[in-house]
Amino acid sequence: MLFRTNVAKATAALAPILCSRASADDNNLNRCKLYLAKSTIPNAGLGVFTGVDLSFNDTIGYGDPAIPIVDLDFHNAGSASNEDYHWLLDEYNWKAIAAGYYMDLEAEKTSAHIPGFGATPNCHMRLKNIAESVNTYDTAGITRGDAGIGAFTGYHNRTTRALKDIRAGQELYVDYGPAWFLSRESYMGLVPLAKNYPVATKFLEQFRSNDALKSLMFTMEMGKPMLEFWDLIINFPYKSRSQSALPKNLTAAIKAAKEGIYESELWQSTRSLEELERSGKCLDNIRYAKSSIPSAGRGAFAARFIPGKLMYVILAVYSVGYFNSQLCCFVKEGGLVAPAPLLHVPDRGILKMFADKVDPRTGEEYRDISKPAGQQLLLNYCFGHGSSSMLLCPYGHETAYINHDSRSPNTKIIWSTDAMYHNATLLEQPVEYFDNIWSSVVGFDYIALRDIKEGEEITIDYGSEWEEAWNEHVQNWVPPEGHKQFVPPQDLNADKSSPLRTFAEDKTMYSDHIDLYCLFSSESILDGKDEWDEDELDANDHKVHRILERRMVHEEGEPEYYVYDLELLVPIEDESEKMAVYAVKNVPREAISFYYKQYHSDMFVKGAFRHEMMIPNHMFPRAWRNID
Ligand SMILES: C[S@@+](CC[C@H](N)C(=O)[O-])C[C@H]1O[C@@H](n2cnc3c(N)ncnc32)[C@H](O)[C@@H]1O
Repeated sequence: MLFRTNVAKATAALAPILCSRASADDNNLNRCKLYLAKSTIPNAGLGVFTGVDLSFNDTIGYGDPAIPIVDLDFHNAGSASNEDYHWLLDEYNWKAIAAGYYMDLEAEKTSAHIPGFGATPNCHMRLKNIAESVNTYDTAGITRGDAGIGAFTGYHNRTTRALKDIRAGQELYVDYGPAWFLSRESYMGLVPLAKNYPVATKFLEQFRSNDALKSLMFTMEMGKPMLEFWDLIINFPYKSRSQSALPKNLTAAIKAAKEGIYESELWQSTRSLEELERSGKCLDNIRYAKSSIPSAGRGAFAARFIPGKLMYVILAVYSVGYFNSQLCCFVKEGGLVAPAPLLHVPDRGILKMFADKVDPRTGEEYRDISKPAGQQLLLNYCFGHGSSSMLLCPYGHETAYINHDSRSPNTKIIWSTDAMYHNATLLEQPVEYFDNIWSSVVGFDYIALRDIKEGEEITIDYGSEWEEAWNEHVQNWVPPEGHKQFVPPQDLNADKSSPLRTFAEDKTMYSDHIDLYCLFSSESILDGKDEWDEDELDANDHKVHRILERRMVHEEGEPEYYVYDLELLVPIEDESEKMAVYAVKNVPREAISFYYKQYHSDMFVKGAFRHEMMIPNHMFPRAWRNID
């Protein structure tokens, strides 16, 4: 009797757990479409795989942010590429121009940290099957009067599309461009470039057409002599990129000889869905949108139900005498919200920024290191700890969007248990050890603290230190002068119907923060052309010096529109710093865009909030505590 009552009680206690598992399963019918798993390229670490069939031009994932990093060499008085300071992000970052929306205008020298598709997929020149678009820019409705301005990146919505039909299970590859591999030959070896594949194909064709070899190949397929022969070819001491493009083993070589290198490589770059389910990590559980938290900008939201703590229950009921019965249950951590490989920055001082001053006595420019003038925006996207110089910057898909909530967070970070992107032994090494590591070696998992419904905002607790700093920032926030009248360039760009002000009407040409640009080709300038025509829409931008005139155009049966006479600033050949003024007539509004002047975008707003997210004390390694 007692036994039965206890079982009944235990079952009642379990009911909510079992129910939540059942509903989790129901919702999980909406299954993962994108995985992080071991790359099929030998020694390439992690790779990204599609969990569903994709058609040409399908969108993959939900769009990446881009975080500008400005004048890093200047602020560190050295060169990252010469390894004057340890900057692992160089291996993963993009030139600002690739981020789009004129990020290269942000500063003298800008690069872009693009977590997600900007950092996780590998490159395969032959099998490249995805490409990223460029970012758009806006501040999710946060204005210059808001304490949140400049504390998050405005660059977002960098979407990834399929370049061809892609089968479920295939690894996704982007094109880093040949320069990336050529400059890394010393440690990456001879990675094949696009032009090496036709050479390798030709070699295989000849191989196949040679009767003796053909019969050897097809009769002895896996036989020892053939294995040794292929080994000899692959390991031939005269190395070349074309040799590297050849199949690495005999099975693949036979397949390539029969079906072509492309098909054989495609086959080798595919993992089964069962394997991805078992050993991969789902990348598309979260997607970004405007945050529900005031001043926070954008946030990450659950794209599907994510279960909380998973409980594997073993009911062991036994009795000793009359009263002893026991329920044992094994609790597993919450469901995975997202994996996040980390980029280590052993010296956080690298993110400090210093003013560029001019010595009044000598007239020479110098870097004022008496005190930092600010910190890179990237700091807000990295994790740290008060007693360490180490920063860790995640590059998972959409994880950069996860905001802070200390009262009721639904997610937390843990050190990943997956050796694929987390080498736990490195938590015992001192910070200096990381100075010589040039790839991502540690990683977090973001895991659910409770069941998370589809559409719920994902939050973690950034720590009390962060929260105190944020509250203090909000209390002391003084909005920049003129913020109420300030119209940001993206709003000016969106409004194509209002007439633009001429120089006579507005001597500031909109504001001290904004520059105007006009599409007009350099060839037209060299030809001395002074009338704008539609072909110029495909041309490059030139800075507008002044808008001289505005005229309304009436064309029969068409809506009225304005055209403008402009002065453009064009570089003088062989005089890099100097510009000439060049006049162009009849420019339509669609050819004119507004962008922030250098060092005037939102992230440069004076006093913009900067603070890293904090790694909880209990998980921060003792060996990394190098600051008192
Ligand atoms: C890792 S980013 C999170 C994504 C960011 N919201 C965005 O739009 O890109 C961290 C920054 O988000 C903002 N943020 C996060 N949680 C916040 C909160 N609870 N209140 C205000 N701002 C928050 C702060 O600017 C913080 O430095």
